[in-house]
Amino acid sequence: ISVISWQPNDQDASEMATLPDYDQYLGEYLKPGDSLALLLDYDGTLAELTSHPNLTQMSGEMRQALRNIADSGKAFVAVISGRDVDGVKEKIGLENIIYSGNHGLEVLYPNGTRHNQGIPNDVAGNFDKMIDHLNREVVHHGSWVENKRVSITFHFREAEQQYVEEMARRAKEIIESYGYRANEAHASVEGKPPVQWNKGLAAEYILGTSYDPSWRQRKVIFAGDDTTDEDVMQMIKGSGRSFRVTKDKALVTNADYKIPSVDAVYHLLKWIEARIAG
Ligand SMILES: O=P(O)(O)OC[C@H]1O[C@H](O[C@H]2O[C@H](CO)[C@@H](O)[C@H](O)[C@H]2O)[C@H](O)[C@@H](O)[C@@H]1O
Repeated sequence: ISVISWQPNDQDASEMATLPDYDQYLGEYLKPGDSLALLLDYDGTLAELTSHPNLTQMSGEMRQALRNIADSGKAFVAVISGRDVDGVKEKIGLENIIYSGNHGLEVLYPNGTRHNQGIPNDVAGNFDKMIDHLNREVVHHGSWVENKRVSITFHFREAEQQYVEEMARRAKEIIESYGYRANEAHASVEGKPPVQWNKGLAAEYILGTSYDPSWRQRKVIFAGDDTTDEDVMQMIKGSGRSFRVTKDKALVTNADYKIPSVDAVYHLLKWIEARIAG
C-alpha cells in the first residue's frame, strides 16, 4: 500500500474544498454494502483538541454519524483512547460500541463487562509516588497531571512557554525513574506502565475476541491523530486501511493516508455510513 499524503491547497482557505477523496482512498477496498470493523481514536480525531480535556466535545453531527454506523448492523465500532475508559464513554455517550481506555489497558463492552490488562504490583505501587513527585517538581506555571488510575498525562498545553521544554524533559525523567514509560504526545507527556501492551495490541485483542478471529480477512478502518495511534496503524498495515489526522506534510506515519482535520474524519464517517448502506 502506498502512502498518499493529503495535499493541502494553500490558496484555498476553505477546508470543505480540500476534503480528502474517500472514493479514491477506499473505493476499491470497501464495496457498497460491505460490513467492516471501524476503530477510532477520540481526542483530535472525533473531537477537536481543546485547552483542557474537560472542554472537549464531540459534535452532534459526529455523534449521529457514529450512531448510524454502529446501529447499521453492518459495522463493529470500537473507540480506543488514552483517556480512562469511563471518561471516554461519557464523552461519546453511545451504548452500542466497545470502549477502550488508558491506551488499550482497559476495555468496556456494551453489556458492561470489562477487561483490564494486568499491571505488576511493584509498578502499580509506584503510581502515587510518581504523581506526588511530578506535582512537587514539574507542576508549575500552568502545567498539571491527569491521574487516570493506571496511567498519567502530564499536560503543558497551557503552561508558560519559557518553562515547557525543561518541564517536559524533567517530567519524562521522573516518569521513567518510577519504572513507567514516557512518550511525548500533543502538548503532553504520557506516562504508561511498562507492560507489553499498546493501542495496537488492544485493537488486535478486541478484533480477535469480539469481532471475528479471522478479522484479517475482513475490512478494518482506523483513524487517529497521535503517536500512540501509530501502533494500531502498524498492526493493521496491509490488511486494513488507516488514516492519520495531521496537517503536517512531513510527518512520517504508518498510516495509509493523512487527512487534515476532525472535519475530514466526520466526512470519512459519512462516506462509510453511505457505503455500507449499499
Ligand atoms: O487517545 P486519545 O483519545 O487521543 O487521548 C489522548 C489524550 O487526550 C487528552 O489529552 C489531549 O487532548 C486534550 C483535550 O483536547 C488536550 O488539552 C491535551 O493537550 C491533549 O494531550 C487526554 O487528556 C489524555 O488523557 C489522553 O491520553
